[in-house]
Amino acid sequence: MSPAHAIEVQHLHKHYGTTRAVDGLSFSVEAGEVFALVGPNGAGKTTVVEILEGHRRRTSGRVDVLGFDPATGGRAYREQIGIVLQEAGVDEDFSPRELVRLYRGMYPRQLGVDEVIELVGLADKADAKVKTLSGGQRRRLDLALGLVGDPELLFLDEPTTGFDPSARRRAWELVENLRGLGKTVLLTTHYMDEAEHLADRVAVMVAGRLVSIGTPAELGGARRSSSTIAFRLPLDVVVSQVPDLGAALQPQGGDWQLRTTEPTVALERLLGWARSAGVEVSGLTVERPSLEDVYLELIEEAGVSPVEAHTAPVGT
Ligand SMILES: Nc1ncnc2c1ncn2[C@@H]1O[C@H](COP(=O)(O)OP(=O)(O)OP(=O)(O)O)[C@@H](O)[C@H]1O
Repeated sequence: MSPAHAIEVQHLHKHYGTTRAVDGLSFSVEAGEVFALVGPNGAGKTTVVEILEGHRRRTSGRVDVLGFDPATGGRAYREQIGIVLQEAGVDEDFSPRELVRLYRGMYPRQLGVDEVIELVGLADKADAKVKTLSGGQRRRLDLALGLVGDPELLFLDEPTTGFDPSARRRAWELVENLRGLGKTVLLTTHYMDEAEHLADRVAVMVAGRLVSIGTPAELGGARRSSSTIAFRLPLDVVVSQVPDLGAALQPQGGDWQLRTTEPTVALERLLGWARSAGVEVSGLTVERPSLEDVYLELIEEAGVSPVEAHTAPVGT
């Protein structure tokens, strides 16, 4: 019997003294869903994930993961989940094949050693000592160790931090493969393009609370964030000649740019004016807000400056 939700969290609190690291969090994750938890440093993501993994005790609230309370689920629970930490810390004198075999012995349900090594793209390093692997190859080994027990639910903590672009793409393909296998994935990441690419839904956490949750498109749509319109005009055109496009214009030489929540209106006015005035508009582009734009807007509203967002802890 599988539970309706893979993860269900209700009114979760975790306090460290006067610090409310998690401050009344409620959300659920469907079975088979890839779910991303994002937020600035110190938002409480690790605390939530560790409570879900059964590695940290909650102060209060209800948590159900795969039908278990992680705090009391013990070994039976841990056998159902896979955990991929940022730094797993394995014995460097072993090879990936040896380590995968070793970890595999701890689980009742298992994937094949070669199958896992193949899945993470480590076949050509399977027998090399871990100390000779690159950073990206080590992360793939971490992933292999999280997968070998054939978990229903996989926790991925910043899975591509420090990866080069092609390794990132491969890691993304791997997560997509896991989705194809029907696994549930809870992912934390600081890369909004990663959340946008991989996640069915994204939860944005700031200072222990959820400030938004939804599909990447829903987060963008709900915000009415600004699109950016860019175009080129002949060098002799000055601002006073251009009609009101409903937003401030920022010309730089012949390059013009504006940000607006009503791109259609601005485009109609711009092109209508250009046609009647006989002015050539070239290099026209309209960019919708990325998840990163929406994220920065959300956390700024929640009181974190965009500069702090990636680098400094949130005050309590
Ligand atoms: N063991 C602890 N004792 C006291 N305070 C803690 C402890 N662990 C975390 N905190 C505090 O709880 C808050 C949330 O921390 P947490 O590590 O969960 O954030 P995070 O969102 O994972 O951050 P990051 O993106 O930097 O990993 C922070 O204010 C942190 O200082």
